[in-house]
Amino acid sequence: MSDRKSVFVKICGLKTPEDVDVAVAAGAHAVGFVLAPNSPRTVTADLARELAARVPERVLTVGVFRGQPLEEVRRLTGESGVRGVQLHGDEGPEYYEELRAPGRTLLRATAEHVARCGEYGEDLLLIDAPDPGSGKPWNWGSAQFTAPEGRWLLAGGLGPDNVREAVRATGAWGVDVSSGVERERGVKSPDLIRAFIEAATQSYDYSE
Ligand SMILES: O=C(O)c1ccccc1NCC(=O)[C@H](O)[C@H](O)COP(=O)(O)O
Repeated sequence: MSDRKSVFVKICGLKTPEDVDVAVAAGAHAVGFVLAPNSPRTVTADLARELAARVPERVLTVGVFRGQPLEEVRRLTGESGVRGVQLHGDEGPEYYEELRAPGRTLLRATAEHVARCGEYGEDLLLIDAPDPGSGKPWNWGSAQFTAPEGRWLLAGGLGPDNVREAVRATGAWGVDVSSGVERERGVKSPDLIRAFIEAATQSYDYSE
């Protein structure tokens, strides 16, 4: 039996103070702000800074990037004040090395389903669908998927109704969600955020 009390839960794509407050109050371990362009969830560095400032120290704030130049990621990370950097591009280990800084958590998102934790120097691995933030699930339940050892987050098409089953099936250390807690694309639902966190954190039942 695992000695974990709960899975790590990250709520991604937050854009309003109300949604940040709901996620934090409901027990999220991390909140994500999309600093990649051209998404219905994209926020400016100024807005991300405002949102991140509401978040207590115990909750990790994460900037989400996709295929952006290193200087842009550095600048937006600095301007927004987020403590975590999540990369969805095809950056190599050198890129992670360049971004490493004291107190910063690096997350590597990949749709490669044979990935190993820490392979690129990241602190957390995120195994996601090929189209991040689309709400489309991938076949995490199939025999072809072998879960990595260590701290990794499962993402892609999760929601309050399937997160518990997904964690049990994969043994994921944590989960990440965006579309599954929205009432329409890019617009979060406080009720779904609460329901997701409740379901995710009940994924391990010690009486079994
Ligand atoms: O959310 C976006 O629009 C986005 C844009 C560019 C890079 C990443 C993006 N999202 C990443 C996430 O929200 C999560 O890491 C994850 O993919 C959740 O996806 P889902 O719950 O399936 O929407």
